[in-house]
Amino acid sequence: MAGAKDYVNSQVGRNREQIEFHVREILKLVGENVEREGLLETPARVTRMYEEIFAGYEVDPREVLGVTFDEQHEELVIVKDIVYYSQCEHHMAPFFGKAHIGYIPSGKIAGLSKLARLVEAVSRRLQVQERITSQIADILDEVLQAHGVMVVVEGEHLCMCARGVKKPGSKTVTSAVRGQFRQSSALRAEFLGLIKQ
Ligand SMILES: Nc1nc2c(ncn2[C@@H]2O[C@H](COP(=O)(O)OP(=O)(O)OP(=O)(O)O)[C@@H](O)[C@H]2O)c(=O)[nH]1
Ligand SMILES: [Zn+2]
Repeated sequence: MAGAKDYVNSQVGRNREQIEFHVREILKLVGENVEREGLLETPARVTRMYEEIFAGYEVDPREVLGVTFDEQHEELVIVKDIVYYSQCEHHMAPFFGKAHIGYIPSGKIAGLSKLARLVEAVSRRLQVQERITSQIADILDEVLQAHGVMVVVEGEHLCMCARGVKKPGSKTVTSAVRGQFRQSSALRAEFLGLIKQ
């Protein structure tokens, strides 16, 4: 059984007692018996889960790209199929999928893992898919001063599958382009071709 020691020094960890209290209250309000065995640990489990799925609040996404390298590779760099999990800010329901990032460096390259860390930092919080997409593009553009950035994010939203309009399998695709990608349809086509391979 997990205890307070499992928490890191996060907003959720610091507020764990209050979060557990409110989860327990919600369970009561939806008609559950919070004393039954299966639910005894649920408020603590939910709180620990929140610490993971809201871990992005602990990170400044710009700082994730703090380490860069000087390199004269002024050609397309792509990291694709970066899996992300996020929470829709309208329903607090999960949405998840893959992010594909491409950029053309202008003398500064990012460590490849830092691109995945950037995706984690912006997705592990309450979000909409459009904002995840544009935040990744804007932060890369700003920190790397790249010649161009293109980001495509694919997502499946449980708020559209499990409830509401109930359309499981529907996919949302969002894109953001900055710099040279705005001007060049050939560059956009190259990026799209490479992420489909
Ligand atoms: N644009 C956008 N919309 C989202 C995202 N995640 C969820 N939504 C939508 O947010 C909208 C919220 O609409 P509301 O009418 O306020 O809420 P609702 O009555 O629960 O809507 P329904 O889902 O249609 O039942 C819904 O259309 C969701 O599909 C997202 O990442 N981007
Ligand atoms: Zn939703």
